[in-house]
Parts: sequence; C-alpha cells; structure tokens
Amino acid sequence: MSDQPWAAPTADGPVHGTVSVPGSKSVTNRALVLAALGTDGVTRRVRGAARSRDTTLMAGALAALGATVTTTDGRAGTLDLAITAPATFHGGHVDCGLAGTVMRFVPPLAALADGPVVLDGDERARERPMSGIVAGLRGLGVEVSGEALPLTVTGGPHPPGGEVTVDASASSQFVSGLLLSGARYARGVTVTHAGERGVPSLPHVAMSVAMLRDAGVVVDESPSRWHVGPGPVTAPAVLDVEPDLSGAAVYLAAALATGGAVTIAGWPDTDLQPGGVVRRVLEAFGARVSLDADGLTVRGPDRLDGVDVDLHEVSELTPTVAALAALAARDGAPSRLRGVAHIRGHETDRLAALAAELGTVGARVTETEDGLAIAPSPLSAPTRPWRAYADHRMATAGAIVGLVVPGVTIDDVAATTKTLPDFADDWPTLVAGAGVGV
Ligand SMILES: O=C(O)C1=C[C@@H](OP(=O)(O)O)[C@@H](O)[C@H](O)C1
Ligand SMILES: C=C(OP(=O)(O)O)C(=O)O
Repeated sequence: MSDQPWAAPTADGPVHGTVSVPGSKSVTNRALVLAALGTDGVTRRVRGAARSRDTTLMAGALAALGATVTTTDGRAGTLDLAITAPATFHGGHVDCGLAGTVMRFVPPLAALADGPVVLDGDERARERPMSGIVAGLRGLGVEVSGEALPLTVTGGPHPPGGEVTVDASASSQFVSGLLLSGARYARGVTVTHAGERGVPSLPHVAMSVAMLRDAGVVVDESPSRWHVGPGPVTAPAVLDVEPDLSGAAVYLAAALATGGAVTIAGWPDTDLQPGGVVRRVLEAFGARVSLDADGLTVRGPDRLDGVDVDLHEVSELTPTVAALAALAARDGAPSRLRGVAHIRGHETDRLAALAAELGTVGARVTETEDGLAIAPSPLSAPTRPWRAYADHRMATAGAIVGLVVPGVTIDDVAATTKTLPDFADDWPTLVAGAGVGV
C-alpha cells in the first residue's frame, strides 16, 4: 500500500451490487479461544475467518502460549484455521495490536499458563481501558502487574476463580473475556457488573454465552450477572464463521448514500451478531430491507431521513451511522446518536474523531456526553485528507462520505485490514457497479 492518501471513489449514480463479506472477527476470535481451551486432544476447525489483522493477532497469541494453529486458504479469500489445545499453556509474549478481543480475551486464558505472560500492543492499545479485566483477574486469584497494557499475568495452571464484581461500563469485552476462560478456573467464574452506566454492546456478551453453551459449558445469567461453571470446554469440531455484519453495514451504506441497492450474500437467517439491530438502524434512515435466498438487500431512499438512535447495543456501528447522518443532514435532516459514551475508548476516541473528520467536509457535528448531534449543513470537498486514526471504522466512514462528496482522500486506508482485509480493492469495485467476492 502506498503512503499517498487513498482517493475514495465518488459514485456517478446509484450503487448497485452484491457483496460477500469475510467472517466476523468477534465470532472468529471467540471460536479460536474456545478451541484453544479444549483439553480433549481434538483439533478444531474455524472456517471462513477473515484474513484480517485482529484474527491473525488472536491466532498468534494462542500459538505464543502453546496452542498449535495451522492456517489454510478458505473459500472466497477467507481463512480456515485448525487449532489444537496444548496440555498446558506456557508463558510467553503476546502482541495484542489494537484488538480489543485480544487484549480482553487473552489475559484470562494467560492465567492458565504455567509461567508469566506479557501482553502489549500498539501505542493506542496502551490507552484502551483494561480495568475490568485487571480487577476481575485479581479478584479471581490471578497476579496481574500493570493497570493497562503492557501487563504481566501470572496465574499458574489452576487459578482458583470464584466471584468478582467489575465495572464493565467501558466495555462488554471485560465480561466476555472473564467468561470465555472461566470454565477452566477451579470454581468457575461469576461476574457481576456494577457501574454508573450499563454494560454496552450486550449482544456481544450474548454471543459469548451462546458460544460457551455450544462448547458444553454451563452458563447461568441474570441481569448484570453471569456465572460459568467449572468443567471441560468442548467446542464443535468445525465452526463456520458467519459474515461480519458490521462490516457488511458499510457496504449496505453505499445503497443508502446513493439511493441504490446492495445485497450481502450469505446473510444468516439467525445470527450470533446483532443482525436485526443493524437492519433496524438502516431502516431508520428510510432504507427498505429484504431477506431472501440471494441474501439481505438494502434499497436506499431518494432522500435519507435523519435518525435519533440509541446505539448502546451496537456501538461499533457508530462511525457508519454518523457518516450516513451527515449525508442526511446535507438534505436538511438532523440526527442524534446516543448511548455510546464508551466509544471514546475504542480504537480511537470515536466521538472526537467523527466530529473532527465530518467537520472537514462541512458537517456540523457536536459531541455530546454520550454521542453526537448532527445539524443540517451542506457538504463540500475537504481541504485535507480524512484521518483514519488507525481505526478501520473511521476509514470506512470516510469512504461512505466520499461516495457523494468529491475529493475525499483517506490518510490510512490500510487501517481497514483490522477487520476487512480487502476493503481498499472491494469498495471501488462495488462503486463501479461490479459484484465483490461472489
Ligand atoms: O466482544 C466483541 O467482539 C466486541 C464487543 C464490543 O466492544 P465494546 O463493548 O467495547 O463496545 C464491540 O464494540 C467490538 O467491536 C467487538
Ligand atoms: C471496537 C471495535 O473493536 P475492538 O474489538 O478492537 O474493541 C470495533 O471493531 O469497532
């Protein structure tokens, strides 16, 4: 990839096309962790994973601690991973990159190692919240030095486990991380959330619970409290990863932005991700959504409606929704995005980043305590490149805006490889009217 800013393609007219997106990083990285926790000598396969940075980091982390991970080419540019759990994890060094799933899911697994595990990541990763994992592990009898990355985790192969109360208002991944390895702790793990705000992105905790149950682990849940019983982790021998529906939303946004129609092939009938919420959010802008044998098709309206949406459950959609809201505001419709205070701790401070970058094209975006307010304003060509802040979803938000605002360039389109490894090629292909990956 060159160092030159990437020119986001402008659409000549309505965008029409069919897209096949790679597997969800959230599903993939849970599947990899659960496979590595098996103690029955079975090699498990995770099929259709994205060839993305976050997935690669998770595979690398598990290998660094003693799991055997082999990677082969899967269908349509995806990866198939085969994982064999080690008899005992060993100490080592783990690179978390900027992946929340790696920095929050691996420390509780590292506590099962027979030696210290040092975890570090990108510069920005050192600023991402880790308090729930650090406090949670200490409460479960694990030694942790450091309060954020870099961390050293020293557990011993049989950490006691038990009951902890953590404040998970900064990330649902605190809860997911503690639960995913909890069955391997002597007394299992019980996590209670206590904080000023609720746990964000709760469908991602539900994903953890569903995948744990699928791996034979006993999980009890009540509001703000989850219990994982001790016992073996026997994930399915083969897991087909469902498409990344938040990544898909970016491609669907092309239909909304241009009044076109985009189909996501292979959209699942039932999903572990909040697919229904993704659909409802797009419908709020005036899109028509239908699911049939070809996949999920979204047809954009002639003019986008403004939205007033609480994105607490689907906070990772915020950059996509904010980009569409800025396009709606161009036609005079204001929007409010709420419930996402915690995304200041995502890959970047997304509220500040969105206000700044949408501002470069003339949008009137104000940061609120828990979201963004977008006031009517015409949009115009920017005078500097759109900054991605190493954030895949900031880069894709810039591309959405670039469909209708000429002259948008993105300083670091390679940031998209965190979850969508082929975005820089696939997006122009879609905008030019061709199918992608199908
Ligand atoms: O567990 C997961 O796979 C995720 C949980 C959510 O994190 P937060 O709860 O920090 O928002 C989500 O935003 C992130 O993209 C993926
Ligand atoms: C917040 C996100 O990622 P992470 O898993 O790194 O937290 C995201 O993908 O939008």
